[in-house]
Amino acid sequence: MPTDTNNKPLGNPTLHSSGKLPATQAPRPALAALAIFLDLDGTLAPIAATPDEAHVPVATLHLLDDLYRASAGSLAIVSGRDSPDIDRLLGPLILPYAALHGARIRMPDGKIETLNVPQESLQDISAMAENRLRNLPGTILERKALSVALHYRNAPEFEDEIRRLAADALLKHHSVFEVQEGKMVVEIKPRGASKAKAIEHFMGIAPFQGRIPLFVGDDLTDESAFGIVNALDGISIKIGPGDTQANWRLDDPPALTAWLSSLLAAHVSNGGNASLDGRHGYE
Ligand SMILES: O=P(O)(O)OC[C@H]1O[C@H](O[C@H]2O[C@H](CO)[C@@H](O)[C@H](O)[C@H]2O)[C@H](O)[C@@H](O)[C@@H]1O
Repeated sequence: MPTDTNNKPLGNPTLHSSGKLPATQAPRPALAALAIFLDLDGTLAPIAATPDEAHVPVATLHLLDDLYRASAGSLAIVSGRDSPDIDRLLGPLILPYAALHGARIRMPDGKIETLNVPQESLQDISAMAENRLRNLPGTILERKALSVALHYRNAPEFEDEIRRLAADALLKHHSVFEVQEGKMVVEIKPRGASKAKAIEHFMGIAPFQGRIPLFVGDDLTDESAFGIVNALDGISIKIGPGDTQANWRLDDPPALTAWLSSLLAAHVSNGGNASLDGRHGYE
C-alpha cells in the first residue's frame, strides 16, 4: 500500500486506465531521502517534430533548480541525448548527467567519464547511414559523439527501411554497437551502455548513495532504468501510455512537473529550504 510522507496509507488507490497506478498515489519520500533521476525527451521536454525543436519549459528549469538544491544535489539527468544537447536544453543549469544512454557520465564533482568506443566504426556507420538516408526524404540523421540516431518521425513510411539500415550497419559492427529503438527513432549506440548501469553507478556515490532512487522516463530506452530502480526498491514512473515495467504512471510532462512541485511543496512546508551554493544560473 502506498504511503504519504508520514508513512500513512493513502487509501484505496484507483488504477490508471493503463493498468498502472497513477504516480499521484505513489509513496512520497522526503526530498532529503531521494536520489532523483530524470529522462529528458518526452519527460522534461515534450516530444517535438525534430530533435532541434525540443525544449524544456522555463518553469521546469526553475523547478529542477529548486529540486537540485532541496535534494542537496541528488538529481541527475539520464538521457539518450549527447552531452552538449543536455546542457543546451537545460541551460543555464549545469546538472550531473548520464548522456548517450549512459555511455558518458558527468559526475556530481563535474568529472566526465566516457565509454571507450572505436571512432572508426562509428564513422563507418555514420557514412553508411548518411548515404542511405539521402534516398529517404524527411528522415533525419542525428550524429552524436558515441552513437547515431536515425529519425523517421516526419517520414513514417520509411520505418522499415530505417530498421533494415540499422540491422545492415550492425552486420559489421555488432561487437561494439547495438540497436536501441525509441519514439520514431532507431539508434545505434555503444553495446552495453544503458541507463540502468548509469543509475547503478550514480547510486554508488555521494550524494546519491543510501537514498531511495526515483526514475521517470517515457520510452523504451528507459525500461532498463525502471528495472534497476524497481530492484533497488525505488520509485519508477512512466510518462504516457505503453507497456512498461515502471510501477507508476503519469500522463505527460506537465503532470510530472505538477507531481514534482508537490514534493517540493511538502519539503518547504516541513521547514526545508533549497540550499546548495550556486553553480546554477538562477541566483
Ligand atoms: O533519453 P531521452 O532523453 O528521452 O532521449 C531519447 C532520444 O530523444 C530525442 O529523440 C526523441 O525526441 C525528439 C524531440 O522531441 C523527437 O523528434 C524524436 O522523434 C524522439 O525520438 C533525441 O533526438 C535522441 O538523440 C535521444 O536519444
